[in-house]
Amino acid sequence: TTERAVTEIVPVPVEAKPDPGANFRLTADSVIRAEHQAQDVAKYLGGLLRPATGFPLPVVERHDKGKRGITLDLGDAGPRIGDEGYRLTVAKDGITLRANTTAGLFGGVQSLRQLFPADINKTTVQKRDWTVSGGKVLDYPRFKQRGAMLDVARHFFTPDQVKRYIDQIAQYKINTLHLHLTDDQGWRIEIKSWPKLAEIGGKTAVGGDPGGYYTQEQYKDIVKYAASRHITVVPEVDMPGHTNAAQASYGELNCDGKPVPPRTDIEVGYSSLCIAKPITYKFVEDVIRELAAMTPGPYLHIGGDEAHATTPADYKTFFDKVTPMLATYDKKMQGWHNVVVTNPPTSAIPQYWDPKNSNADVAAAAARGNKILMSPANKAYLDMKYHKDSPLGLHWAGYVEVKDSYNWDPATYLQGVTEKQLAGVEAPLWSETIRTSADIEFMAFPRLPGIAEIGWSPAATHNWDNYRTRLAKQSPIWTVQGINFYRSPQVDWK
Ligand SMILES: CC1=[NH+][C@H]2[C@@H](O1)O[C@H](CO)[C@@H](O)[C@@H]2O
Repeated sequence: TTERAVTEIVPVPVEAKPDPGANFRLTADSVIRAEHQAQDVAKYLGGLLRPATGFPLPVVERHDKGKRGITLDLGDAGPRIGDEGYRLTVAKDGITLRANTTAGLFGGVQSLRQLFPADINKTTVQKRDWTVSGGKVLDYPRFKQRGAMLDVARHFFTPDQVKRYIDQIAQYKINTLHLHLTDDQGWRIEIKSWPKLAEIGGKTAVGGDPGGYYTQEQYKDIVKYAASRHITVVPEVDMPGHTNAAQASYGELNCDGKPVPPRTDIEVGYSSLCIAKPITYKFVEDVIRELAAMTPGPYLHIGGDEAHATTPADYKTFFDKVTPMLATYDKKMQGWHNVVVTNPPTSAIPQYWDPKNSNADVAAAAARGNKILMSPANKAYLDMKYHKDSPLGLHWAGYVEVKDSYNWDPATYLQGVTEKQLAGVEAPLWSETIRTSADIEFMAFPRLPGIAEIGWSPAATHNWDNYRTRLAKQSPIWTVQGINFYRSPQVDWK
């Protein structure tokens, strides 16, 4: 038998029919067959399979009917498949993956790689059989937006650490990476018209840990890498609160004209841009203009959370001036759900984070046509401790074990917000207590795959007993990949 059958893929597919009699053996003379537009996915697939097999796995033209192997077909996958779905057939005489887009092919490759033994993830040649589980899969996502957020402000993570996380979340068909670039404790993105933001605002981190920031070149490289994994970056500059790093960098951004001291503690809600000063809006527009210019994705996230040091009237004044700036630079707005009081355009996506499951303002925004992105802290926050003795994380929203994080439905979580009014789901990882890739992995695995399944798989498939068995079978992959996952007692790990 094989390690994982087509019915055991995470996220679980819409339709999967195993056929053990149809297992496929990849061999030294297997090829990857792809038409021109699918070459990038074919090369990516080859890159995944060559190290552990040692097979050449040449990428050949579509019409080259010669040798057996893996065929990637683009187009004619049918309307059900949409623009992210795929059809996968593993048979004795070959593997065929068909999708309407390269994003669909890429998602199908993530499913296919789970049908290989976990050893396929090794980086040195393994002398063994490479048998792929036989069967048929038809699959497509429930929600359009399936995200992971990384807070690079409280603690800074290098481009390589971000790319490692990108590769890990791509395995579970996550298609959005929200980078929380600025906060009280750090400004992490170079803005050429305001150089001290990164130079001074990027100096430190929570607890006095080393700071850092992305040059515009490094940021563009991260965006490009994410795009190669079919992941869109949504950058966040959090305003008008959570702005101490900016206000420590430029005195003129403070109402009294004096820079504030840098902050390395983890308090929230004490900072606010100076709403009355015109220079505040020059600053905001310069930041939005430069960020928009290096962000190909359609959204910029403007924050808007915990503006306790901004009066409600000033909060509205701020957004009245700033929201139109996004449209000026051809971007749509994302913001923490607090922004709904400013009546943003219906193209704006409020991100729900409060652990309460009723919020009339958010339901009203949904009724006006805003699509809500669901990140309730007591379900989707990956920085919540698993239990009271967890070494990392916070617990203001409670303790969130693997089952808590899986057992909820975004379509029924918030009163007055139904499935059609959702943009999707996102799992934020705030980094007050997170410093290394191992820390990221301990909090994100195994909960991130659960959020990814909630975002991708049909609601009807949602079942903890079934999921926990499939989750257990993912762990050999994580072990080979060196992912430092939390061995929750709720799962019988393999
Ligand atoms: C949207 C939001 N604002 C707060 C809140 O979530 O909790 C996070 C920690 O869980 C914290 O880091 C963040 O600044």
